Amino acid sequence: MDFNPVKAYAPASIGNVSLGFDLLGAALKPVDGTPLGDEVEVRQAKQFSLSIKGPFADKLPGDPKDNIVSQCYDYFHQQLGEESQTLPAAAMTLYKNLPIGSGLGSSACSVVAAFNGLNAFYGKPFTQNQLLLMMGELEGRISGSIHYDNVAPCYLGGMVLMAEHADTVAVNLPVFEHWYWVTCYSGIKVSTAEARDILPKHIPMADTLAYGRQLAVFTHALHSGNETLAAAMMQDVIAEPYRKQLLPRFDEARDFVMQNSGLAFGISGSGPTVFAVTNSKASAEKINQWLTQNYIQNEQGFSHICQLDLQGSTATKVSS
Ligand SMILES: Nc1ncnc2c1ncn2[C@@H]1O[C@H](COP(=O)(O)OP(=O)(O)OP(=O)(O)O)[C@@H](O)[C@H]1O
Ligand SMILES: N[C@@H](CCO)C(=O)O
Repeated sequence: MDFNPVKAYAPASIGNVSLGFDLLGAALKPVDGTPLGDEVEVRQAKQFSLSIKGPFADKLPGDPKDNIVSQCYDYFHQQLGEESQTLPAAAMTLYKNLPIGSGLGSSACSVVAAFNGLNAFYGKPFTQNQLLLMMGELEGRISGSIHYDNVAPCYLGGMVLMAEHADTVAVNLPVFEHWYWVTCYSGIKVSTAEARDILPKHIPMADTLAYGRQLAVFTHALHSGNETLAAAMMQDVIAEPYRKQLLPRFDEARDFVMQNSGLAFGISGSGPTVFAVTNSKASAEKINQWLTQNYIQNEQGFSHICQLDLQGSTATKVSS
């Protein structure tokens, strides 16, 4: 039996979105149409192989076995159990378009594109929820703990709240589609595992109460369409106070954003990428220009005016 080749795309995402440490994430799409995400191609083959291409291919481990995409392939077949014996192997190609350790959910992009591509290639043996659990497991192997706030929005699209309940790993929230999310990667690398290590193991009572209030009120504000209330809740009391010391010019960037019609400003995932939210195109352009000139530190950095990617990961058949 022949299996059609498939190409999957998975978009960059903002983990935490400031107010929802490990529990909230959002998928991104630059307004100028630039693809900001990884792609994985899956083709029938006699035996498994992985080739790695794209601008950030040379920043990944030299041996493809150490690439998270190879581990996704092994895990996918393990989860298939005996059925795996009846299926052909696959040759996979990863197009690594996102920088590593950027805070844009780079490893999550590879994981989501790999699983979504494999599932489409093999005729969808797994449900959306089963795939999400598998994605969380593999993302956890890299970052040191299972958290879904990159893989879930990357796979499902839009703004996603983690439920982590039985057959509901994550739920989509309503969004303000007219919001702009200016997203700037400074070009330096911050390891997610290290950025988690610097956080305290216990959170003071006052911050715990603030975290719960903000997440609940933000969710209510999205459902009731109250933009001002939603934006007012976008404060990070858990990670930003500890992580911002890793990010040169962070406070200066926040001041500029908030003085130029910004609704919110924060760290994307574990950084160094930052994001600014605004509902004005003119403000988005001004902020984008400032961040490009002042927050980027080397030639690897970039800044994009984005909106939310409501589609999430796609998998389409390609010609053989
Ligand atoms: N396909 C892959 N994409 C990204 N990282 C990979 C991949 N395969 C293996 N790795 C390794 O996984 C680790 C990823 O580290 P880390 O979690 O800090 O980065 P990240 O996922 O890019 O972070 P972020 O979520 O902040 O974008 C690196 O050591 C990297 O070499
Ligand atoms: N929620 C995770 C996202 C990592 O990209 C963290 O902040 O550590």
